[in-house]
Amino acid sequence: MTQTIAIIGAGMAGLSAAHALQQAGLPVQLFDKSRGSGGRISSKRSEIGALDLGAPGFLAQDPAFLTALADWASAGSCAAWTAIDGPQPYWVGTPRMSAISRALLGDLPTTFSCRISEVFRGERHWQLLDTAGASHGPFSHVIVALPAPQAGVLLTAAPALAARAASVVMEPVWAVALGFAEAQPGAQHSLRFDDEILQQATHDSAKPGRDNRLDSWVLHATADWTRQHLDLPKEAVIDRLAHAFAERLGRRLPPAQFALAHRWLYAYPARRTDWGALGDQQQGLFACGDWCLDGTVEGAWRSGARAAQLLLASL
Ligand SMILES: Cc1cc2nc3c(=O)[nH]c(=O)nc-3n(C[C@H](O)[C@H](O)[C@H](O)COP(=O)(O)OP(=O)(O)OC[C@H]3O[C@@H](n4cnc5c(N)ncnc54)[C@H](O)[C@@H]3O)c2cc1C
Ligand SMILES: NC(=O)C1=CN([C@@H]2O[C@H](COP(=O)(O)OP(=O)(O)OC[C@H]3O[C@@H](n4cnc5c(N)ncnc54)[C@H](OP(=O)(O)O)[C@@H]3O)[C@@H](O)[C@H]2O)CC=C1
Repeated sequence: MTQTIAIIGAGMAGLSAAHALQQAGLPVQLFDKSRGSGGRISSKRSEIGALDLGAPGFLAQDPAFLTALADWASAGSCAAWTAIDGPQPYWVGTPRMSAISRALLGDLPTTFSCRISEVFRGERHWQLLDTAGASHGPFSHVIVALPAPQAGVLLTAAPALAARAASVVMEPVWAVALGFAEAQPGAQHSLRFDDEILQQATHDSAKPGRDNRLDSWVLHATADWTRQHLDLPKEAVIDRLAHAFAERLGRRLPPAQFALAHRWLYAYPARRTDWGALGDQQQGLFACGDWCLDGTVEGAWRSGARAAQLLLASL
């Protein structure tokens, strides 16, 4: 019998799986360690407005994902950022990236601020334990939708799945948000660099639907530089990236009125895979996430949908 299905992680992959299972009429319960949904497409609330410190936007080509995007766009939760040139539209959440996750979340039952530390199977059902010592369950199935290194430790009941997750290397990225009193003249809205320190700079406050108090930019360091500076104090990271940004623009920047740094230990997988999602169908334990495909927002959504498909096929 199918009881409630536990989904650990309310990022794009977990939400996509939850949505697909709910559509199929199955009860789900999501858990996430943070205060809201989105994971790497969440947005940081700050005194100058919401800031997209993770994925600044994304491309889409999968027909099913494009259909979902069209629905979210008609509900006002995302839009193509038309100021960005390219052969395909560049999608962003509106009025912030996390709005896409909110659109997917809908009324799905979710327990936030709950970090799951153990997933174990009794005679017939699954139970979860969280870091506060509370137990959750029983569940008929569990989907683990976390970055690979965090997923691995929750997959020990299925050693083959745990080994796959453990084989994935995920790259770290330092992100820095800067807020200026005035717009930076002449800078394009999205800049990519072939550089040792800076990977990209995005004009966050210029995205559609933003209402930030300052002209804000989000800078992403390269994975190599981040790895070498993982424990640098945040103030020093801000200084180094702001300085690199000014150098790449070829001019002195006015003093930032606002700055914050955020470290992503697991920003994206070093290599793409074609796993789709992983499943131990007999036990009812599944894993999904961007690392099961190409390390993108679209890949995470497709991986979650694939995990739901594997689970449904096992019933
Ligand atoms: C700096 C940066 C730049 C990026 N740029 C792009 C880009 O340009 N284009 C693109 O397509 N993609 C980009 N990405 C990648 C994209 O954001 C991810 O591929 C996608 O969002 C991953 O979704 P996910 O659901 O697999 O994982 P996540 O979003 O990481 O979701 C996992 C969720 O699990 C929760 N969690 C973790 N551990 C636990 C636990 N023990 N218990 C409960 N909850 C837990 C987390 O809070 C999180 O909400 C970027 C990412 C970063 C960080
Ligand atoms: N992969 C990594 O290396 C890594 C992942 N992390 C996960 O990434 C996100 C973001 O982390 P953060 O520390 O910014 O989490 P928050 O809890 O601050 O924000 C997440 C969403 O929660 C909502 N939110 C924000 N502030 C509040 C609040 N005061 N009260 C209620 N809700 C809040 C907000 O969602 P909405 O915009 O309202 O929809 C945020 O988007 C997170 O999943 C981490 O677990 C972190 C570090 C490294």
